[in-house]
Amino acid sequence: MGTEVKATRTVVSLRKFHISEEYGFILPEPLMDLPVYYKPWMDIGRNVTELISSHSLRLRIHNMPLLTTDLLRTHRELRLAHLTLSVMAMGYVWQEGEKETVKMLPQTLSVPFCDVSRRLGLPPILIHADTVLANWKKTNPNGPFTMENLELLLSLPGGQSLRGFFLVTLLVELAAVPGLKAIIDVINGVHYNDIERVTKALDVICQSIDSMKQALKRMHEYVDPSIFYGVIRIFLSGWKDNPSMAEGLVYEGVDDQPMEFSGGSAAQSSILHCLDELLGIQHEGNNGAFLKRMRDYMPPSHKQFIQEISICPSLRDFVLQQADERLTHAFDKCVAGLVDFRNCHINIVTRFITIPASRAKQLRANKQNLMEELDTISRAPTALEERGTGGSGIMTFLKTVRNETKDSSISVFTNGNQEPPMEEIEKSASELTIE
Ligand code: HEM
Repeated sequence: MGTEVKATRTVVSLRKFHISEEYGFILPEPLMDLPVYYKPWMDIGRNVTELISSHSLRLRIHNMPLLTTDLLRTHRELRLAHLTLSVMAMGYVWQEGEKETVKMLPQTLSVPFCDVSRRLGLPPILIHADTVLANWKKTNPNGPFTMENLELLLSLPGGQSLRGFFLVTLLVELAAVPGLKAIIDVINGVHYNDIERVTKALDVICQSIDSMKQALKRMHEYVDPSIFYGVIRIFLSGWKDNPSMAEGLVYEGVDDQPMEFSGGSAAQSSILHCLDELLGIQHEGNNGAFLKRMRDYMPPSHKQFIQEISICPSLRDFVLQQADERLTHAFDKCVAGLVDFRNCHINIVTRFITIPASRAKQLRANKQNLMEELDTISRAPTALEERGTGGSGIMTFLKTVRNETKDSSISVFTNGNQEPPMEEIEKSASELTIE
């Protein structure tokens, strides 16, 4: 069989899993509006931030008509409906902060929200696929996919920092697209025993992981840690493993029993799950269970794609069997790149959560809350000091996941960790004092 034939035949394709060649997991050109019948939703959804700050969102949702979801026909309509209903739900629950939460979501919201969620195969809570993947538009439709030319469709409190948080995450997803396409090449290359093809595809994946890391670092430029910690975070948090909503939430008119769902987290982004499965990186115990559970918060076809990668013949075994120097090097560079990405992410979490949490604790202890920035931090929910919005116990979880990534390396690759050692960062965070 000639190599040309080998190069064009594929055993797995992106299209089958509703993944775009241009945008990857990002929803291409999300709709900006729903049919006019849904104006009551859109009017509230577009003003959630203002309604929260005037403490009137709950009332508006109570007075909203109960609409049927029958007039929502297309996938993109359903995605915009899910995004709109989810920002309303987060605003409704957290409008008064962590102390005055609610036990029940009113049926004007819960019934259509559960309906739309069931049709999409998604949970009835705000997820990464809403706020990041389906929440963007280009200001100039013919312009580039850049921070300057992107806007959110719907927002939550947090102003420019919230915009930055969602859009930078969107850029990480975009940076992953070449890598995502190369995953297909790797799978096909392994299938046809084509070392050259697999090596080249791994090089592309490695570059793509590096671009994802560069995009991730832009979080520092666009997001203010005290706004993220003190204002934004609560609106992303859910009602599972969250002490301020220990009993979960009743969805009125759907079920009398409370339901529990994790909040929005980029742990629900499919790309890292794909890379882990491809590179044979295994996450054990509670961490593995948490990450697996996060797959239930992804669009079903994206979850199926991850599943498909996991049942393909093992790339790691292929690399070991071939014992080819360039191939092994390309594989290990991908693993090291992923360790780098995770280190960079841990640094971000330290700056955006660990350090502000430590400041907030000190503030409460010293009862100092005069300065505006510190005041913002001290309003942050105490229940989330040690936990991520997805509900995980943050640092132990992230470090274990990072270490498990390292374990997949074939020839212990030492150049991967170029970020400052974590212990140093954490020490400086814990030593912070309020001036
Ligand atoms: C200010 C920015 C960010 C913060 C504070 C942050 C925080 C966190 C936290 C606390 C977790 C633990 C899980 C949970 O309970 O939610 C987590 C997990 C995770 N985050 Fe982020 N995150 C940020 C940005 C991002 C971005 C842009 C990505 C890229 C897609 C990302 C990807 C992940 C992944 C994949 C996990 C699962 C753990 C892993 O696979 O390493 N995060 N994040």
